[in-house]
Amino acid sequence: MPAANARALEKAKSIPADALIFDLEDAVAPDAKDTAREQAAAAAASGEYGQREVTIRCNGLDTPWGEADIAAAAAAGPSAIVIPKVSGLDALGAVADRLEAAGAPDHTTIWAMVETPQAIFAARDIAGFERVSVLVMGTNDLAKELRAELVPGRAPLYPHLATALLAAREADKVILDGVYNDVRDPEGFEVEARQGFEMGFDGKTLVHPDQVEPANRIWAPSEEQVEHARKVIAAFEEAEAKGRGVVTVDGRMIENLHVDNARRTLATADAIAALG
Ligand SMILES: CC(C)(COP(=O)(O)OP(=O)(O)OC[C@H]1O[C@@H](n2cnc3c(N)ncnc32)[C@H](O)[C@@H]1OP(=O)(O)O)[C@@H](O)C(=O)NCCC(=O)NCCSC(=O)C[C@H](O)C(=O)O
Ligand SMILES: [Mg+2]
Repeated sequence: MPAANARALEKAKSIPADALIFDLEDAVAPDAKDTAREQAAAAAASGEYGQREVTIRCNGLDTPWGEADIAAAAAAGPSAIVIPKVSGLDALGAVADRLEAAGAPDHTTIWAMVETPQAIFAARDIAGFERVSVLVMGTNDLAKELRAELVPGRAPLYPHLATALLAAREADKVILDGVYNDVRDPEGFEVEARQGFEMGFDGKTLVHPDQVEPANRIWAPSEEQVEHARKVIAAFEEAEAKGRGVVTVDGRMIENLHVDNARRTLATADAIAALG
């Protein structure tokens, strides 16, 4: 949400999102950058956002605002600072140096936006950078850079989404899908969010409160999925006790890798339940 928008910062305290990004970059006009920085830092330091992870998206270090943004964000100590248009290791090193120099707490990680051709080619380096905890797809900028169209199904972006996913999984990092711009098109949002879920993204970045409920629903395991996961684990454990490594549940083959998936489903459901 634009950090210049005090109403949105207030409203975020009651939005059931897992994480919040207070934006200082593209959603904030040049004249409002200073106000946005002050409001974002105050909000991040306020402790008023409950269990939501609070992050601040800073302007790049190649802009007139980047240095001041990172210094203010580091002092506020959010969960992460989000860095737009990351090009590779040099850019991340420069940000990490500033965070250290400003005395940012260790818990403040970097969320790296993957939204340029350079970032796609450097995806493995970016995902492997120690302080990076999350990759965030910037599909608007990526489409702009590629001169691609943002079309239903996202065929022009699909290979690049998949490349970034591979890099995130190799490095065991979280990766979030890009935003859906048409805030008055719930059906289109649902289709795109489901595509991101099926591809393996860990979540989706959102631009409007109305997008939160469908995203939470799509990423949360359903009751049937939780029930099935329990069944898979129980059946496999029973089979293992009899010295077997494979079993069928509802006619489908189950091996230990499926049990890993089932355990992840239960862990996700437990984590959601713990949010209350
Ligand atoms: C897209 C919007 C400009 C639409 O605004 P608006 O028409 O005013 O929305 P509504 O009237 O439907 O709003 C209803 C209420 O919800 C609040 N609201 C709206 N959006 C947000 C939000 N993002 N966070 C919190 N609260 C929000 C309104 O204040 C209304 O509240 P109330 O007064 O109680 O009725 C607007 O939604 C918006 O600005 N969205 C975020 C834009 C943004 O942050 N852009 C940057 C991120 S996108 C990105 O990063 C792209 C990436 O880099 C890439 O390259 O792809
Ligand atoms: Mg962008």
